[in-house]
Amino acid sequence: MKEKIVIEALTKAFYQKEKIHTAVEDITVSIRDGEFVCLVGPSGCGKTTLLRIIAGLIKESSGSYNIQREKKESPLQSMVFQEQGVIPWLTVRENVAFGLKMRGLDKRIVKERTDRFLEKVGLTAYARQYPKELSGGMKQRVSIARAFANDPEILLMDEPFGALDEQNKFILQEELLHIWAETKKTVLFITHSIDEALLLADRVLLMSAGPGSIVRDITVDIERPRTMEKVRADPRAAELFVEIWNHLQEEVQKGRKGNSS
Ligand SMILES: Nc1ncnc2c1ncn2[C@@H]1O[C@H](COP(=O)(O)OP(=O)(O)OP(=O)(O)O)[C@@H](O)[C@H]1O
Repeated sequence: MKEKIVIEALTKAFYQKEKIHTAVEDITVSIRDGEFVCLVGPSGCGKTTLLRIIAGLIKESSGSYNIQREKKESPLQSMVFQEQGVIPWLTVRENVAFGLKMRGLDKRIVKERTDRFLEKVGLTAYARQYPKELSGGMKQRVSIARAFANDPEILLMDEPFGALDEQNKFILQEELLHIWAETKKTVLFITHSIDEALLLADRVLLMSAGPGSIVRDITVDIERPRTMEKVRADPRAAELFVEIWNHLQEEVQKGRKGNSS
């Protein structure tokens, strides 16, 4: 499968008063077209920084990244955040259609795509409601529908289910897996949850304590389609859990020592 995102020697340093703080350091990795990749690492190791660089929201200090473009008319990337991803004064339908309208697409196409993704996330009946009338899980569904409806080259997700209760999280994770399997999008997804990474990912990139670099590239060789019950019962998942957990613990300890010195 061809490469979709190629990151080479990417480094980001923030300048704070007279101090320089390196958030991510020398990251080199390639992500293939259609792959679902989870970034896992200790708090503050630079996951969001890396995602924001690839989203074009902040500029790298050195190194480079490239997103392979296939369709001239599609946006390069869409991002889904943990919260505040919806526009409060627009209805559910208008939120999902927002990016498509901004691109000046034909009304018929906007309607067809908006309807399709509203249906996929189970929000057709709520299309005329405003975000304040929705639960947290429903708002995240709106963000996910909008991101996929935009038909971007890649999807960037920063702990999109981090603020949800367990029940809602499981439902949305499985919905996301269905949409991903249908659309074959390339996804880069940040999570703190090893269970979430094992349910969703083809690969887990494990980051070191800050400055963050990629210390392990782990293939999640668990059969698809996956459900939480199947993954939980899979002995391979248990092995991978322990492997990731041990590395994460090591990195957290290193980070603590680094912070106290
Ligand atoms: N705009 C900024 N200016 C200065 N420092 C920043 C800025 N953004 C992030 N940092 C610093 O860079 C480091 C990495 O932050 P980042 O948010 O990328 O980590 P993270 O791995 O996503 O953290 P978490 O898992 O807790 O969300 C942190 O030490 C943070 O304080």
